[in-house]
Order: sequence, then structure tokens, then C-alpha cells
Amino acid sequence: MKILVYGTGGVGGYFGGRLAQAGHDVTFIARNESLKAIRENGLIVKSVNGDFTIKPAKATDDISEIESPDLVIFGLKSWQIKDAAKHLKSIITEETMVLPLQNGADNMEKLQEVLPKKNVLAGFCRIYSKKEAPGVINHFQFDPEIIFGELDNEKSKRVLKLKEIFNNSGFKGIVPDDVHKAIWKKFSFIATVSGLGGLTRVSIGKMWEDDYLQGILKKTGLEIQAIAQAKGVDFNDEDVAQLYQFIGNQGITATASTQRDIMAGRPSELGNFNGYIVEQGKKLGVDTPVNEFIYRALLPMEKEARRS
Ligand SMILES: NC(=O)C1=CN([C@@H]2O[C@H](COP(=O)(O)OP(=O)(O)OC[C@H]3O[C@@H](n4cnc5c(N)ncnc54)[C@H](OP(=O)(O)O)[C@@H]3O)[C@@H](O)[C@H]2O)C=CC1
Ligand SMILES: CC(C)(CO)C(=O)C(=O)O
Repeated sequence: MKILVYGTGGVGGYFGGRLAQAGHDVTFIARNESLKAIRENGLIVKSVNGDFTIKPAKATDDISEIESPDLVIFGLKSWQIKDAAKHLKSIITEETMVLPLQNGADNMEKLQEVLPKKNVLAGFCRIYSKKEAPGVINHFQFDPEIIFGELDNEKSKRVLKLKEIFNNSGFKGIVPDDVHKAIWKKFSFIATVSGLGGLTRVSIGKMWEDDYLQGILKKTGLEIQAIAQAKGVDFNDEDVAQLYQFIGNQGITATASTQRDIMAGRPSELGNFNGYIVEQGKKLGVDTPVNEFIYRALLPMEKEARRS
């Protein structure tokens, strides 16, 4: 399968690397120092499941060099995928599948603003990984998974084929019965812990063991549930109970990637998480005061990060 990975960081570098290792024809879009390093040394993946290097790795920053792919995997941040889809439009054919792996609840909607609906799959991933250095990816925790499906949850031939390819490439491919519910379950976790984590600057475990902060985490989650339900997603009280349990089970050192971006003063997915909840609340007539406080408190810093 011809696969294009746009964004060769923690997520794109890991999953793209595993697909290349399994023998697929993978092209990586990378830039600057990362592109240079991948061209010189290959793509180096350090992984708790076994290190490997893809050398030579096909890497470029010029889409005119790229043949039309069967599958595009986005490894960028959520706020970048709409522009990236515009950038790729000329090489996307009727058959190309486009799979977003970003955290966030509306990635497939953003892609459909630019690409025909039939190209777009819904999805996300579970992994703990990061770009350690240019051309070097470090997967440091968790057995990685890609969870995905058709927008209408049909168990189509292409989705089942992709699942098989993923399962034969050293990570799990999961096609749930309701991919939208699965997306919201992950989103509710990441949006709940990332913003407050960025504000308090302590780990998820430390927030949870503080009664007051645990209460704020719970209120954030309840507002997210209200938005999900207003959008017609089956996010019920049992899902909320599982969310609390999941947050409570995070280790005392655990942080999310967006929390780390906020703390480091890098552009973050704040707008795609708490900001999205606030925006949807206004649109749907649902009050979201806790998400709004977190969002507004962090927004000046976010603007600063984007200026530099
Ligand atoms: N990391 C994790 O453990 C997890 C992350 N996620 C989600 O996955 C998504 C990606 O996150 P993550 O992989 O951590 O992010 P990274 O920052 O590690 O990776 C993003 C990559 O995209 C590259 N990039 C950005 N703009 C361009 C461009 N114009 N051209 C080429 N390359 C570009 C960056 O390059 P450069 O390095 O040069 O800036 C970077 O390597 C996010 O939505 C995140 O929330 C989900 C689950 C787990
Ligand atoms: C918490 C985690 C690692 C789970 O996959 C994640 O999604 C992130 O850090 O962005």
C-alpha cells in the first residue's frame, strides 16, 4: 500500500515507521532539521516494543515529488490539518483514504470542509511517543493502537483491509461499532486533563489526589458530556464514570502532550480542546463555565506562543 504520512513527529513517525518496517511504501512529509536528519540517517524509532531504523526512508517537503497515495495519515496537530488537506488536494484521488490521528472531536469535520466526504475516515490513536531529536522518535509507553472507521460506521471493505494491515504492522488496528463515541471518549479525557494540567502545572495524578482539583476535573468532564449529548453522541453516565476512573488511574507522573506543550510555551491544542467545547456550547446553547475559565485563562499565553 502507498502511504503518505504528513507530519513525522511522535505519532506520524511511529505509526509511519511501523508501516514502512512491515514493507509498505511509506513517504514521510517532514521539514527543516527533521527532514535533513531523516535523509542522512534514516528514521530512527526507539520503542519499548523494540527499536528500529527505516533507512533509507522516503522523506520530502515537496508534494510535487509524491505519487497519489492509497492512504494519508496525518501526524500533525489538530489546528494544522485543514490547511494540510488543502495542500494535498491535488494528489488525492477518489480512492485515497485520509485518516486523522489527532486528538480532538472535529478532525474529520475539518477535513470534510476541504476534501470529498468519501475520502475521509474518522480516527484517533493511543500511544505515548515524542520526537526526541530531529529524525528520532521515542515511543516510551503503551501498546500503540489506531482506532478508526467509516464516518457512518459501516464495516466497509477498505476499513477491514486497513485494520488487517495495521494488525500486521506491529500495532493494533481497532474498528469500533461507534467510532464517534470512541472519539468522544478519548477526547473527554484529553480535553479534561490537558487544559487544567496546563494551568496547574502538575501531573494528572497530582490533580486527581487534590479534592478541589478533582472536582474541577469532574465538572469539566460533565460539560464535555453535555456537549457530546447535544451533538447526538451517545456519551452516557457510564462513559462519564469510566472517564473518572481512567483519570484516577493515571500515574502520579503522567501528563498529556498538550499539557506539556502549554507548559513549555509551545503552540498547543487548547483551542481544539477547551476552546472547541466553549465554541460548541455557545452554538448549542449549553453552558460551559469551567471549560471557559480554563480556556480564557490560558488563551493569552497561547497567543504569545503563536507570536513567537
Ligand atoms: N504524542 C503522543 O503521545 C500522542 C499525540 N496524539 C495527538 O497526535 C497529534 C500529533 O501529535 P504529536 O505527534 O505528539 O506531535 P509532534 O509535534 O511530535 O509531531 C508533529 C509533527 O508535524 C510536523 N510538522 C508540523 N508542520 C509541518 C509542516 N508544515 N510540514 C511538515 N511537517 C510539519 C512537526 O515538525 P517539526 O518537528 O519540524 O516541528 C512535527 O514533527 C496531536 O493531535 C496529538 O494530540 C495522540 C495520542 C498520543
Ligand atoms: C495521553 C495520551 C498519551 C494518550 O494517548 C495522549 O493522547 C496525548 O498525550 O496526547
